[in-house]
Amino acid sequence: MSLQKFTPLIQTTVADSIQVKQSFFDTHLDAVETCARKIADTLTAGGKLLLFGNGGSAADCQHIAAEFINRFAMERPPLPAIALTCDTSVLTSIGNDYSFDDIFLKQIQALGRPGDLAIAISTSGNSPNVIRAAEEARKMGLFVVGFSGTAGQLQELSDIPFCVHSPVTARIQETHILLAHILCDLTERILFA
Ligand SMILES: O=C(CO)[C@@H](O)[C@H](O)[C@H](O)[C@H](O)COP(=O)(O)O
Ligand SMILES: [Zn+2]
Repeated sequence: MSLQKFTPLIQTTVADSIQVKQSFFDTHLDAVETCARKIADTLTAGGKLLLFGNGGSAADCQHIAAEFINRFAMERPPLPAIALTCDTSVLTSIGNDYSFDDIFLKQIQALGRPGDLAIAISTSGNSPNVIRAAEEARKMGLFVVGFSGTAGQLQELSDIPFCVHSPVTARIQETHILLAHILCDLTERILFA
């Protein structure tokens, strides 16, 4: 095997990513299945999923919403999920006229209904726009699932907190998207298998 300059770094990064994921799922097995059942119950009762987060987590919101609306691995009816990260007119008007901290809050107020399920994603657990929207979602009677890192306020605001223990943002995000894929898979199996 050839050894180039960055070979050790690549190997260490891959090993670290695997270790963070393994340790997260070892300690959250029950919570993952409980969350999938809650998502399935929400959708069966006519509720919808609302997702929000910044940067890479914004991309995750769109990715996850697409899995629910289109399909993950099974031929089945579309499921309602909205990423609050997509509409540039909404995001820029709220950011411009009010505050960037309100870009998700106002969308939760406009689109959220009691019985819906919010998925709030923040690796720091402290991004003000995510925290404000999660607080509002709880007040309005939505069920809040928080994808976070080790620290931050998001975990206290979440009905189900998923805290990934790593000091590296990228490793946390990699675990979040694996978690999301597993939740999509389980939801399809619960509802349609
Ligand atoms: O994807 C990455 C880093 O991997 C970045 O875009 C990252 O998501 C951004 O810096 C976010 O603004 C971080 O926000 P948060 O996860 O702490 O709420
Ligand atoms: Zn990233």
